[in-house]
Amino acid sequence: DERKIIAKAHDKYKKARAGIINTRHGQIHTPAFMPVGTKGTVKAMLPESVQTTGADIILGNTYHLMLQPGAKRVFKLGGLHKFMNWSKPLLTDSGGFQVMSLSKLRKITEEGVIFNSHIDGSKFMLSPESSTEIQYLLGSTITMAFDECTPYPSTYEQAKSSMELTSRWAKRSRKAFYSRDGYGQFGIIQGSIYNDLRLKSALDLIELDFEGYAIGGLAVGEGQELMFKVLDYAPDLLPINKPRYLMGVGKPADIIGAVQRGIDMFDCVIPTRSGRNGQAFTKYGVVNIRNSKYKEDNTPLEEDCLCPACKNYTKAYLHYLVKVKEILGAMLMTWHNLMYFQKLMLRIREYIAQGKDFDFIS
Ligand SMILES: CNc1nc2cc3c(cc2[nH]1)N=C(N)NC3
Ligand SMILES: [Zn+2]
Repeated sequence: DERKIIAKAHDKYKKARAGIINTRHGQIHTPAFMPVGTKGTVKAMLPESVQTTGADIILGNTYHLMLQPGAKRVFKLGGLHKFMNWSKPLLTDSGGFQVMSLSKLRKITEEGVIFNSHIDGSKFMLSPESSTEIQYLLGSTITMAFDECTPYPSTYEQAKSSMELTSRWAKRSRKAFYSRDGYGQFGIIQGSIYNDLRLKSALDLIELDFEGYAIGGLAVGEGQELMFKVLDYAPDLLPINKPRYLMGVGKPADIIGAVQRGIDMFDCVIPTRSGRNGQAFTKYGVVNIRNSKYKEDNTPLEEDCLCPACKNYTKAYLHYLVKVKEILGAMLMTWHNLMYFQKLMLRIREYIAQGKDFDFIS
């Protein structure tokens, strides 16, 4: 009957939650989407423009910033907030994932990862201690533990030894963390797609009492189905009263599915990178603005969107800018996509607060 069906719907959403994380640099409304600002800038955006999209927090990368301009230099210049003129919360990834995906020639030892810079080949070492110190020098609001991001696919044995290394590194990261009011450090659980390894990883990290927990090792090519299979149980292994962060995710449908499974925080390069490549997220679906059907389309991407691209320009103009590779094209497309992702998060937060279903695929 009516009552049972509603109960069914709510049952599907019972893990979704909305909340506020209070930090030294301001509040984070969750579920939250973090625009990626890898090298101390959200590409093609002024920080004040990022702020107008509704973002409460952005992400930076230890790996890139330690190579250029260097963490000590950023510290001497007043820290990353001052350097990039962003006064709200900053989360920095710890570098392990980026070393494996970007650097040339690297060696993983118990101590840490030795690698050559992808810029000039010079030699560096990242360890739980050095990564944690770099993030302190940058002035991160939320510091990520130094983990080993287990590649996908991995055998059970590979995933087990990788997860155990991540647990030992998490302990050293936690010991190296200089805890201050309003700042926090998140542990990152690994274990690939093996539920017993995910459980062991969670138990090891819960002992270290982090301020929040990330689920690592997903969005690494496993596909949405397998990712959701892990997310059907992994968030529940983590403390219910602490933030849960799904690293590197994702498309709107991925975000919606992950929120329904109890995830609070997201980061992804999709809105910025695809914006620069001419893809606009709209309620009508993804618009590839380079398509010739837009060259005389005098309508905005979305008539009710408040971003500058939609308020002041047409698809024809955006089509032209992107085709001729004008910088303004990257700026307007990025701005629109970031606005779209923040509007999605706002609607999700509102629906959760009202106890309503939010299965809309934006
Ligand atoms: C884009 N996908 C993605 N999966 C990730 C997984 C991790 C990460 C970054 C990611 N990005 N950073 C870590 N420190 N560990 C796990
Ligand atoms: Zn717009």
